[in-house]
Amino acid sequence: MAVLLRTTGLSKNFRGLIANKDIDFQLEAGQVRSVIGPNGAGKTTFISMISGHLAPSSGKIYYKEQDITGLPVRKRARVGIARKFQTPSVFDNLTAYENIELAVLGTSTPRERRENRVLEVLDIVRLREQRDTPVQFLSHGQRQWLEIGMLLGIEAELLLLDEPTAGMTAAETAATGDLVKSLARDRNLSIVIIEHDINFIRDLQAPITVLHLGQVLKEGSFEELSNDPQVREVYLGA
Ligand SMILES: Nc1ncnc2c1ncn2[C@@H]1O[C@H](COP(=O)(O)OP(=O)(O)OP(=O)(O)O)[C@@H](O)[C@H]1O
Repeated sequence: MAVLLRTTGLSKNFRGLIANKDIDFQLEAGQVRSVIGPNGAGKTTFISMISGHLAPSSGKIYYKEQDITGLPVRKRARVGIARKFQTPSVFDNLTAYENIELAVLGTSTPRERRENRVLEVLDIVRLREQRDTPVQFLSHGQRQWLEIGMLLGIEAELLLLDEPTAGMTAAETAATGDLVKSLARDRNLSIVIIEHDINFIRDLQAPITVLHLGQVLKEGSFEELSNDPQVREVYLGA
């Protein structure tokens, strides 16, 4: 499989504090990767450098083997990298349809195909029934899915999701796991997902990168890592 995203020696210091140190990371097209680690491990910092919201202190970021280290956020979105923050940034007084339509309007989708594309995205994120519902009346989980839909609407290929299941019910969390898996499997999208919910991570069955003190402590499957003494010590509290 083709390597989509690669970082080499990625580091970030905040006035002497080492938030990320020498992170070598690689993700293939159609792959999901969970990034876990204790509070302050550097997960958000890492994602922020990939999305372009933070400039690295040193190191490189390659997307489809192009050096994008210095590319601003907007241009990264144009090459296919999009990020979902913890708080959904959807438009409350617009309907689910109108929100997705706004995302699709920013792409080169021809006018006559726009409606179909919006409906397709609403289907993918399971919000077709809510198409005419103003977003303020959607549940917390539905708002999160709508924002994932916005990323699909702008034709993102690499989705960076920061704690997408925070505040969700158990049923919403399970549905989010199914959605993430299907986006990778059926649409060849690549997804980096930061999560604290260890049951969600287990059920996702994706390779995991464990960050600790800004560095990659280990990478592996849930089964491998949950039996790893170092990981258990720093993260699982065993
Ligand atoms: N803008 C900033 N200025 C100064 N220090 C920062 C900044 N952003 C993050 N840090 C520090 O960098 C370290 C890594 O933070 P980061 O938010 O990346 O960790 P995290 O793993 O995402 O944590 P959490 O799970 O709590 O969200 C922390 O010590 C944090 O206090």
